[in-house]
Amino acid sequence: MESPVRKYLHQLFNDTTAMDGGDLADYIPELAKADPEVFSIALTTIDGRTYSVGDDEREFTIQSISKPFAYASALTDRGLEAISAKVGVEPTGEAFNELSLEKGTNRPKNPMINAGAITIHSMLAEPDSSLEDRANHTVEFFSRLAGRKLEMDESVFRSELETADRNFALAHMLRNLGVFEEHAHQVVAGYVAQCAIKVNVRDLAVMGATLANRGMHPFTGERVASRDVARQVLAVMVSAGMYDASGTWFSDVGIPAKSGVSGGILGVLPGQVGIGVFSPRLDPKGNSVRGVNVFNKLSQDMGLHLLNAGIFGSNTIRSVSEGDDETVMRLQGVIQFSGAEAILHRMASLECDPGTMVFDLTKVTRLDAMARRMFLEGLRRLTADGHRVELIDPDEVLPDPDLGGSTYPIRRETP
Ligand SMILES: NC(=O)CC[C@H](N)C(=O)O
Repeated sequence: MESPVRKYLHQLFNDTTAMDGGDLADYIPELAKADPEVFSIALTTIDGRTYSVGDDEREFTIQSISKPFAYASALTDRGLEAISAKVGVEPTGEAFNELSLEKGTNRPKNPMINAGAITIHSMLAEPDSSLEDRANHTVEFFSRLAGRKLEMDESVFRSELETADRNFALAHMLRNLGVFEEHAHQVVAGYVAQCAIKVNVRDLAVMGATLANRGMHPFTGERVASRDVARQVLAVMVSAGMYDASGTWFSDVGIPAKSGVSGGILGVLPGQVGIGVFSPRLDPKGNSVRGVNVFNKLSQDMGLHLLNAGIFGSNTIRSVSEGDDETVMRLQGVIQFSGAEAILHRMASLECDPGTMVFDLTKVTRLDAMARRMFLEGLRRLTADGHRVELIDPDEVLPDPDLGGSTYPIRRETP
């Protein structure tokens, strides 16, 4: 059977291929030599399955899509506090190569613009690292995210370095303002090397899936970044990943994303998928024309907008049967705050003479920490009111249900 996902991606690919608007980036001479027709799409689930179409083995330089991953690396090595002291998390509404600094502190406004990314690069690896150390550290971290050994494109690196006047200017200003102390040329050279790491569209999807999977690699199983780091990176992708088009992007597409001037776009849908698209012709904001179209369509057709949140409230109660001897409440699904609130509300409405109250968790997938606290509090109150509380929990989604004072609900085997 042809996978419906692959079939859908083929359809999307065919519908988008006709779009030939936009221009190649030419401020880096080597990028102007790219084949404008190349086009590829890849999607990796957090279970580690990749679907791809088009020229999915074709490598291109990662460019600005390196920024969220370098941010993840710096956060991992130095911690959020040290990084936040140097680089903020506010969108700029300005182009990626502006010197957008926060008034008062002089912090670059976020790590997705060049000023922020150059500063982040200065904080990679150990303090006082050499240019080579920082560059190697970056390739190594990106390779762990991709699950394969990545390399740098020497000719794009040299081509950009020769024409990197604007990035040198930014770095000198940043150093002059005391944002970092490292040698400005060395930091820019390292940053340009970071941007010249080669990936294909499948790598992007896999790297994205690692962030979607809260930092755990979907096939190597390695924890590459912590949950907190993955969340922080995605938060900044939401507010600043698509430069000055970030607001429109989030309202239309609703997928945390990052684009680069070589024509790639990375998208990450937390808990679901990583997506990579590559097509080199860019719109005036510097985002791939076909890439933007693919993401718009994917979001609409597959309902991937982050704010298409599921309903987490009363549907956590599957059924309630009130008998003469006992009341059974069957719960289901993933229970979070609003689901637990609905359960407590229903418990309160069951006020009756002390009797047996059975809670069947057989169909519950997970209770998060808040829901667990609330649910246990509800059970504690029922017990205090003189009810006999029983729990059916074959998969132990509620381990150690201590109601305080070493009181536990009575375990009942699955009926
Ligand atoms: N938007 C981008 O992809 C920019 C990256 C590029 N290396 C630069 O600094 O100009």
